Amino acid sequence: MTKELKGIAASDGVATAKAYLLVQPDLSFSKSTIDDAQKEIDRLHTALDQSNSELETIRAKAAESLGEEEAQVFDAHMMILADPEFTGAIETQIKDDSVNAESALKSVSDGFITTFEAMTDNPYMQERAADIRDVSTRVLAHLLGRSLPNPALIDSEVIVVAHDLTPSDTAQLNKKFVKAFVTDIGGRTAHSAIMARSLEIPAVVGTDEVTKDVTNGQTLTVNGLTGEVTIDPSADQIAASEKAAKDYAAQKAEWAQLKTAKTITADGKHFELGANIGTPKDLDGVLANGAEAIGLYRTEFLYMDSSELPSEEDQFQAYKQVLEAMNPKPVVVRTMDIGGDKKLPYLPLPAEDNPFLGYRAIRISLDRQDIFRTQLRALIRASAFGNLRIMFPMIGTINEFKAAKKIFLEEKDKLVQEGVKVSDNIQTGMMMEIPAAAVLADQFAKVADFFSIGTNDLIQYTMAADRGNERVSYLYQPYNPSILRLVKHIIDSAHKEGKWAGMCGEAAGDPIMVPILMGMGLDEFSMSATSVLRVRSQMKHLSAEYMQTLAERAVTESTTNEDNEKLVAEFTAEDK
Ligand SMILES: C=C(OP(=O)(O)O)C(=O)O
Ligand SMILES: [Mg+2]
Repeated sequence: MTKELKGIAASDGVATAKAYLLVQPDLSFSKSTIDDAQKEIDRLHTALDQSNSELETIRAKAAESLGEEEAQVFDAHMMILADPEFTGAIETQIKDDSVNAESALKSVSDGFITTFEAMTDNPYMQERAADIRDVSTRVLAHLLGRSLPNPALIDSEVIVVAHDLTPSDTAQLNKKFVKAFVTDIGGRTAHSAIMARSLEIPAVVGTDEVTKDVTNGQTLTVNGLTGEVTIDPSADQIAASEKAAKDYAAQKAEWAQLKTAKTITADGKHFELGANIGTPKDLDGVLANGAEAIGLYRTEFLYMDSSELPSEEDQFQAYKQVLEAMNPKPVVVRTMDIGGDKKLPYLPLPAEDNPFLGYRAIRISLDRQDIFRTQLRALIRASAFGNLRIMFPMIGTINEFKAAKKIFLEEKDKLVQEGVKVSDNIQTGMMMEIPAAAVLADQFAKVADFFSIGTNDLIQYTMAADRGNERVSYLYQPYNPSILRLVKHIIDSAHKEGKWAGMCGEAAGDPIMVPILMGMGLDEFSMSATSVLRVRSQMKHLSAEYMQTLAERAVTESTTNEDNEKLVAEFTAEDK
């Protein structure tokens, strides 16, 4: 029966396809005493064999669609299945304790996991703990006759349906087959949504219940522009969805004509439109969409894609590739922002009640200077190959900025002493995403070379509303005058000191925010590469001078987010 759901529009585009549920099955079981140990051992071996052949298939598919490097994780899993220390311990426990295979498997793997996780100074062994957890879940599923979903096995066009997707789940989605995704939870600025936009996969998040309503193979239509999802659509609804997809494609083709144009407003003012990237692989999208800069390179994905801390050389190669491809256009590289929803398996951090308010980003870098200095050296060496700007994330105090800058200068001096060629024109700036820093922007503007406003975090911290929690998404208000006053103060403070201010949070590409930011004189707008041409087209039709009046009224007269939505509609209605 047809059912309609409404979620948060998280990535533009429209799709119709069959649902693929990426949901963990129920793997609960009870411990039981058995008489026939050999029978349990045989069951165990059948499950081990089934797991092995499944892993062989997954490995082959992953190598084909995602590359050899991504596929290698499955080799480690197959090695565990073949390790007599692991399988032998399970057999012994079945025999000695007369227990069923499920409980012997669980107790043996828990034992290994606890031992390996305790080796806090050995990241390699800690990672093995994660592998054992994965493998034992797979074997357990086979023992219980359940099947685990696996994104690598998708080989026909589908719409992925999940409770939530982590950034690493999203990275595994193969754009060729995954036409869209829909989740129960999440927000527009969660990192999986940001990645969906750079992969150009339409997405609707925060539907609350999609995993309960949909079964595998049911047809879905997904509209990532409006947040609408239809389960089992009628023929008319499918036709309407196909028309919406066609209209969107036509709209994109029109925007594409602006690819080589500069971003000039109706009254002749130029704004710089940059793109946000997560890895050098995103460069294709940046170039295809005619971005004038990279306003945010989120380097934490380099750490997340690796199975250990990336070496100085590996980082150098990645940064050099991006700088060379963009040269002479500027590239703002942000130092590692791990924490919050971005985790590293080989750098286990203690569980925190409030990870977004916890040990993350510059707080880790200043504490783990070994990691920070390696990254800075790689960046400074790469500076000889393009127009590098370094940015520190999550700066809350002047002392944090000064400490980070001091370490940067020390590493730069060392490299110069070593005779390494480096640029002598590297700007060092900061993310403006913590309200305490935004309020003191006038003071920060004396020490930082530039600001880039991170609205994704600035809004969540100012409104006290988790950016990934759909239940409080009504409070996630980019146009609330409180946010706009902070944004204006940041821009004005930068300008007073002769510095520039950009924005790399998702609001920079928001069609309602763009006119206000133009009026405030924001210098650089950085967004998902796929939004660049839409914003260039929008700016072409607006007068920057007229938008100054809009911006002024938005911070002085309006009292709510909705007031400002109306105000923007008024000011942009006549293409002023
Ligand atoms: C751009 C930002 O950084 P991230 O989304 O990576 O937290 C932000 O907070 O706005
Ligand atoms: Mg942030």
